[in-house]
Amino acid sequence: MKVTEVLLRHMKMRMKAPFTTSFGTFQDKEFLLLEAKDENGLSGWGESVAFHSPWYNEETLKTNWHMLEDFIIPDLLNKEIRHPDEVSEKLSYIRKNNMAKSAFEGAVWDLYAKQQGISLAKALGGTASNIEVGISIGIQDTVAVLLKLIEEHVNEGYKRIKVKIKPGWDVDVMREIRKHFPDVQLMADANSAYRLEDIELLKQLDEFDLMMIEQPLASDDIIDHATLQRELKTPVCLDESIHSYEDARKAIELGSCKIINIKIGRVGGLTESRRIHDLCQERGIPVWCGGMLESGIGRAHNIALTTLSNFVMPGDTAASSRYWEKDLIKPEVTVDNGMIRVPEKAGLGYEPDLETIKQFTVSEKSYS
Ligand SMILES: O=C(O)CCC(=O)C1=CC=C[C@@H](O)[C@@H]1C(=O)O
Ligand SMILES: [Mg+2]
Repeated sequence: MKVTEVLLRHMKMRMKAPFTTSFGTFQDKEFLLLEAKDENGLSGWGESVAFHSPWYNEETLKTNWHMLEDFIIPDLLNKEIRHPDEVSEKLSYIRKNNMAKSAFEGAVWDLYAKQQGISLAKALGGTASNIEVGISIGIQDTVAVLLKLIEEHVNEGYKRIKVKIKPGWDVDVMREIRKHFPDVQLMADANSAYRLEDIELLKQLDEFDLMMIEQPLASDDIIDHATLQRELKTPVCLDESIHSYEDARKAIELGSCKIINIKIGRVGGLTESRRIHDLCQERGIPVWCGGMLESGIGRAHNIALTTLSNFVMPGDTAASSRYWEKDLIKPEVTVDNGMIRVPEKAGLGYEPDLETIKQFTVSEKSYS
């Protein structure tokens, strides 16, 4: 196949509520959409999950635009691509910049699946027809507000609750949650807010029977996490530390975690996500799909990936309506009793809603 035109769109969408983590709060989500067209006018869609500011990792919307415009698009436009797996191979000379690579690669995967007339899930080798999902709740002003939100989401049927923690908003908060929701599948995400010296505090979390603690220590660490995992009963899950198959292999060999959160953008695309998935399956490490507050396009990619057989824990991919007044796809992603039905139509299985996309487009540029 050949991509003969690429459309890059800078999007800005307001979330229904601000999202707060250990590193800050935001409500306006700015991101890139990438549409890749082939010679027959078919379009594949990808989303860059890089945020406006470099607080989750070093990538931003602008660095992604630069990488795409100056390297990735010129490298791949009008070139023969035999299979989407070739995209990451061809881009492997570019160090990191995984979210930028992933935006292009995701669009090529969607295009490929459409050309084959099969769903993206099937193109990836996924088999599940329904996937279990959980919800991720940011840091709130008060514990009472948090408890109320948890109650709402438990009543909606979400299969697990993830809450963000940071120093000063951790052990006491988890204790309160457990008191009110003794049986809910519960986990905490620290987004690297702690250091190994906090080990005694982190050990106190063992008391709450958490499914896992996500990324407690530095975003570039796998050594201290191994030390911590040896001391904790609670499984450690790595998010920010894993950018590739090789990172995953090393973390598993060191014993740095017992679970891995796979985010497609963070690891450079669906091909690398599947390689990490397969490795984890071989090594007995369960995985789940992390969210980046995506629009429907990125959400659809997450859903397809989650159909692979070692995605045995509920992911972060909640319903469109949890984030947006109006999402960019038709139909929107809906969650029924904590489950998403995987679409069977070709490609992503959701139609990009061009009118709504236009409404939230700040600027766009075409490359051909
Ligand atoms: O609902 C989602 O899409 C997941 C939200 C979420 O937990 C995260 C989004 C973005 C950055 C992080 O704070 C984070 C995570 O670390 O998993
Ligand atoms: Mg995380």
